[in-house]
Amino acid sequence: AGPGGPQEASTTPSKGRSIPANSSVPGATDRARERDPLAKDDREAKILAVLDDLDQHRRGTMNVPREDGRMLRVLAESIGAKNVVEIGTSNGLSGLWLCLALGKTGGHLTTFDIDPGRFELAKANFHRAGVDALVTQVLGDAHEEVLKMKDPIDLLFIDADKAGYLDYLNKLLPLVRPGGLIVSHNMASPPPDPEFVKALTTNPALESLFINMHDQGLGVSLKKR
Ligand SMILES: C[S@@+](CC[C@H](N)C(=O)[O-])C[C@H]1O[C@@H](n2cnc3c(N)ncnc32)[C@H](O)[C@@H]1O
Repeated sequence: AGPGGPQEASTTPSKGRSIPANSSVPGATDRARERDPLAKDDREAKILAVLDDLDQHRRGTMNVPREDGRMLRVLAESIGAKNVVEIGTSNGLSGLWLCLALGKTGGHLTTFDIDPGRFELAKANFHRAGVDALVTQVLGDAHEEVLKMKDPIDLLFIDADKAGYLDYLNKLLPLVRPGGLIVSHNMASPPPDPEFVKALTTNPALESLFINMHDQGLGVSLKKR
């Protein structure tokens, strides 16, 4: 994750009228991708209200851009994720996107952070979003703490110290279930560790692609069945 912030919407004339243009997807419009998620029920509305608030007060929390958060939710919900592991909680913003899915899948998030201040911020945010019961927070160095994980993982989201991604992958890939996903943040910016990219793209057990590369970049890797 990184500083984030709203994207500039450029305007290009088309058939005599102006429409917002998406710079990276020819023919697409920003209108669709920037439309706010719609709450299906009260539980979603409560989480989305906290996400809106956090989006307006991003300061030093290095959160994923909104589009990446939405993608995390879509991925987690579509694979019916029960066990989601996140490396890098910060103030809980990406965790809340995941909780939108976990509220539907009956799943659980275990999220790691080394920073006590951000750990407490996340705790407060999970509480006010009403998702405490869906989340286990672990305070400590994730390089050590993940070694205690034993259960199969449906979705692993890596968004902590960039030089540590390969170590997290090496330690947790054996736990990711066949058909599970590894989602890696900052695959475009800041530049990722080439060894980590190599590990994602040269392992025949993985199908990896990289999306939202116009922004900070999100790696999505399927552990093949
Ligand atoms: C980019 S932020 C995470 C942003 C969060 N995923 C979001 O989008 O809301 C990275 C976080 O990783 C944490 N971190 C850095 N090194 C760590 C480590 N060795 N173990 C656990 N957490 C670590 C930092 O304290 C920071 O809060």
